[in-house]
Amino acid sequence: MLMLAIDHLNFEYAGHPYAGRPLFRQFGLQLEAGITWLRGENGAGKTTLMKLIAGALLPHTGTITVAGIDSQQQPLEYRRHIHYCGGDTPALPWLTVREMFDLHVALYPGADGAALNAQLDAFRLHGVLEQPVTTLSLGQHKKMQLSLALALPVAVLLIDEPFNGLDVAAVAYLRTQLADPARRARQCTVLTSHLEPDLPLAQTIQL
Ligand SMILES: Nc1ncnc2c1ncn2[C@@H]1O[C@H](COP(=O)(O)OP(=O)(O)OP(=O)(O)O)[C@@H](O)[C@H]1O
Repeated sequence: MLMLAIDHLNFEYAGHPYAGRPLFRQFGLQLEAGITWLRGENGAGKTTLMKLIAGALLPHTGTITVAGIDSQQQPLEYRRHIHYCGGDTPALPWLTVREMFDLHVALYPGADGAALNAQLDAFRLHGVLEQPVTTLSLGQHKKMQLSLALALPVAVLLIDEPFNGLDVAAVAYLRTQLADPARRARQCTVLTSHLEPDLPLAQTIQL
């Protein structure tokens, strides 16, 4: 089943014509359930494409739909079906980890506190729940983001460099979670990585 469709996407950052051409010109992509590896050299546009799909950046022209919902015509409904796990500072940096989790469970229909708790256990995050998110170490921050990413019931999950900054145990756990056949059947997971991910891939996209 088609889960994500991009048609005739045009995008460039204001004032940044890339050698006279936009970063994305008449770009198209169709993704089904399973894992997609988005690859390309530094600066190729991987993070930009993820942010466009996430609704964090707006296409100049073109359409992006998830489960048939258009990102620009139904922006709020669209965002409920998608989650972007990137390296940015959180929008509300004063929140504690627990408040960040509560906020996301409230935002996403069908989000399950028990599923999130299971991720917290697996990533051993209970000790940092009352800390402001800005006080977390790099790896703890990544684990907080991944707990949300793995627990939220979204159709499309976008993860920028999923394995960066994680300890060995967390890498092994994340690999099992992403490779889970039930997840691959119900979710379209797009991840960037400079190294070939040791995961069952449905598709590889080269930018
Ligand atoms: N906010 C911005 N304003 C202007 N240019 C930007 C902005 N963000 C990114 N760019 C430029 O857009 C291009 C694509 O950046 P992007 O971060 O999407 O690349 P990437 O493929 O994710 O790279 P990397 O592998 O280094 O993470 C780069 O040339 C970058 O300099």
